[in-house]
Amino acid sequence: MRRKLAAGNWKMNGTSADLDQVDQIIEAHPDPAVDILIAPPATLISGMVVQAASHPLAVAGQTCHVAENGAHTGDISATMLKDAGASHVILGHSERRTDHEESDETVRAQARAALAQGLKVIVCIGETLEEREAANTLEIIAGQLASSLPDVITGENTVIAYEPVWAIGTGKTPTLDEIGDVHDYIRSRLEQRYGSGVGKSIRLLYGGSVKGSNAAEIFDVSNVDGALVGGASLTCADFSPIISALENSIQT
Ligand SMILES: O=C(CO)COP(=O)(O)O
Repeated sequence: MRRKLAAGNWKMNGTSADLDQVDQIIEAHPDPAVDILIAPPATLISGMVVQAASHPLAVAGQTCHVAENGAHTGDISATMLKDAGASHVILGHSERRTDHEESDETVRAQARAALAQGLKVIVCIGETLEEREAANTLEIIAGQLASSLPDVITGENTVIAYEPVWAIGTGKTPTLDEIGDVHDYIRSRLEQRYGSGVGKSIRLLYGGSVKGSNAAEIFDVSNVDGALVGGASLTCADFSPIISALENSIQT
């Protein structure tokens, strides 16, 4: 049985004043029935780790360099994330792929670097609007899965987030059937490549305009094991109802 995961990606948002939101989340969910994770900007990782020291809330980086250290001004390595107390790192987010021209091959190298440091990876994939309109979604997903993932992964150390690029921050989401089709497809590709045991154990998150009002129906979709939430993860008022919806989804 895959444990559900509510993950928040703060992107380039948040200063130390916003750590108060994490206190509120911890207070609202003292003994969560699902995993909770927040990926704050790198400047807040160690503060958030200290804050969540006696709570299962996991803290993640938002990217990492492929190298362990070196002359890469402005970058952060998996070793540094680990040292700061992060347990996970998000890789291949479409904003990284666009803003920093990260390719599938880069994402795979980053994943190898992160896994080598004992970090767990959340690898993001997803089609653009043009690709969906051209009915190429599954082909794009297959290509990204094939090229972004290392050859050796487990359900313990890897999570996949399906984030249609056109659904990120737009208020638009695919239909529930469309989400289900892609998640079922990802599951079948993973089983094919890694074998049924590993393939079935990898958690699949949906991301893109998830909010309190649509979370429950999305969490009902087959092979959706949680969400990667952007804007609605920034405050406890918005994120807590999503966490609760995920907790409720395992009771129904
Ligand atoms: O990109 C996302 C999470 O990584 C989704 O962002 P929004 O929830 O703001 O659409």
